[in-house]
Amino acid sequence: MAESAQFTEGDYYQACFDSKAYMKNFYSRPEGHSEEEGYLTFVLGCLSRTFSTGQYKGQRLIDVGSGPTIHTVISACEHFDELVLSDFVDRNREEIKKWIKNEEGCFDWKPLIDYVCEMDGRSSSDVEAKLRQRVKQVLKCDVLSENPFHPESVEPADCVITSLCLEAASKDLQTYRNALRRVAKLLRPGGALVMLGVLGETFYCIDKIRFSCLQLSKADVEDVLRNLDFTVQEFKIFPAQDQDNNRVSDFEAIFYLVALKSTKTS
Ligand SMILES: C[S@@+](CC[C@H](N)C(=O)[O-])C[C@H]1O[C@@H](n2cnc3c(N)ncnc32)[C@H](O)[C@@H]1O
Repeated sequence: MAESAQFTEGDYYQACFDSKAYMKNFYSRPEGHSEEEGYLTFVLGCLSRTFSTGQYKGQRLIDVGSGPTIHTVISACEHFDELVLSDFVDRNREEIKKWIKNEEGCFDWKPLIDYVCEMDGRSSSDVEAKLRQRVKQVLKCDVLSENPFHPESVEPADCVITSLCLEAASKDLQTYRNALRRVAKLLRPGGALVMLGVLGETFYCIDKIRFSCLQLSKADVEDVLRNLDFTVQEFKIFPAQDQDNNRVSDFEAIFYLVALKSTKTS
């Protein structure tokens, strides 16, 4: 694989990541992007099933690399008092804050919230209010830095979610290992990691702007988790439905996993 000097990193994200176009293209409807049919309903369904068990709950949940999005915490928000969202790009964090304050021009998450609430058997207006009330912080985050939330520090969380971030941030497998090790440190011993990612992907696009992605296999992800002493509870794979007609990315499959941090590590 071309492990390139041109892998798109922080400065490129800060300059080129179009938050509004990203939400419009990928999150306007529960089905997601028309060229990635089925991906988003798979993800929302997995999150709904995981959190509706009631097994994963606690004081604090951290989402690492949220982008401008809140969809990963719709099902979870019922079960945690405090949600911390985060991203590298200033504009992304501003979009989330705008939505929390319900400011004019903020993105409309209602179609996705309605869809999830239908699955979860909850009222969408209650969930929307709860989400806005429970997101307590939207932090600058850099998974390539030893303390990702520097200069802030956050108490260890009961659950950490990360979606499509680590493979976008990591130019090679060693960088990915280190990033996941830092994410693991944000969890309390015994806490749950919920991770969504792509297998075999080398790029994704927002409109015409291209972003790099570390090409991962299922074995790579399992190996990194094993070395960090996680116990994988579930590992689901959703294969790309129509790879030949997908011009916005080249993923072979999406994965969704839940893994528990060892109770013996800190
Ligand atoms: C493909 S988007 C995923 C956004 C969202 N989590 C989702 O599931 O749609 C990748 C995100 O990773 C963020 N990112 C890239 N490099 C990062 C880094 N070093 N630390 C933290 N986030 C980073 C980008 O700003 C972007 O929001």
